[in-house]
Amino acid sequence: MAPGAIFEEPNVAENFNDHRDGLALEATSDAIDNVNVLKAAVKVKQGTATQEEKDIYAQSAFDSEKDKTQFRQYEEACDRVKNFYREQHEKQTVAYNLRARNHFHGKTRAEMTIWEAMEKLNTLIDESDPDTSLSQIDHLLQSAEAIRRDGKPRWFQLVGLIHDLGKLLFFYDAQGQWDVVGDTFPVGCAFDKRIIYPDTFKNNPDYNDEIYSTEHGIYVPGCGLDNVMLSWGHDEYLYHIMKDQSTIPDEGLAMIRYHSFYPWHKENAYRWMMNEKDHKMLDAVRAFNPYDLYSKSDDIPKVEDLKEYYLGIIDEYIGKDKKIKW
Ligand SMILES: O[C@H]1[C@H](O)[C@@H](O)[C@H](O)[C@@H](O)[C@H]1O
Ligand SMILES: [Fe+2]
Ligand SMILES: [Fe+2]
Repeated sequence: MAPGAIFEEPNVAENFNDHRDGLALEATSDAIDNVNVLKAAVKVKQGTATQEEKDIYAQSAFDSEKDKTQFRQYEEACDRVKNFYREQHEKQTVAYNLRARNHFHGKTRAEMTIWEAMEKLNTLIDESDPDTSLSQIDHLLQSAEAIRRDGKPRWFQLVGLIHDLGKLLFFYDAQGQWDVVGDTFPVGCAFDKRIIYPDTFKNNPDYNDEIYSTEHGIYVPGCGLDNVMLSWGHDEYLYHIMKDQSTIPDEGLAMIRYHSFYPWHKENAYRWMMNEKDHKMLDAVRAFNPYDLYSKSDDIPKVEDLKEYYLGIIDEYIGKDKKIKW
């Protein structure tokens, strides 16, 4: 989908075109009036679109509500988290990433609806996360509910609901949790100091590689994040699936693909990679982040009370009964 397409109103535009064609044939004053009404309608719709844009980027309720210093305290984190990142930082190499992508494109792992996937994922407890030991369905609903409370668009709520579903990988091709969860970072160029636990890359075979250890490595400045290999895991996996099997707008797809890329969206690292599109997408990813992170201390949602509502949203952009090819 073209960037910005979410804000277009195809039905209004189509009606307008029908009328314009009619007008060319008849050119009655009635037709002219109708066209003017339609033109006004198009304007109002565009006004609504701008409002939607404001809604996406307006501050979240969390901005004043939460003590943010309580989250992502990696220095104080338990050994489970530290060991997780040591392993991940040693094993995410260019060679592994090429293999993982090949694998991914080579087959379908399962066929399930979105809701079935949420239920399946529920047994996974994320070893990389210092902030929650809740099940994944609780985390997904907490994120979606926070987005909904703030009155954000329905596709944004959907992104909250599904953003971590890529962790399903754990039950299929994964070698452990290290290639599924945790923050992400580019491979193929030097590991930035702003990645958490930056010293744990020393035993990664790419760390001393002649090319991969240089600042830009295999990339050129301005190449755009779409052309960068981010460490393989749940973001990248779900992005590819939703890009092909949903109508989620580009901003939503970027939220899915980059939500774990904290070195970029939080620490401002790797800015040299960005192209014009990435600047727009960065705003969207940043708008999403508080809902992912700070909803972790909210009340635990009641799954059964919320199911109907979210099935309605899933249906709009994906299909509630559609068996997704995972
Ligand atoms: O531990 C968390 C968790 O795995 C999240 O799903 C991921 O998006 C975050 O980046 C990571 O810090
Ligand atoms: Fe995540
Ligand atoms: Fe999350």
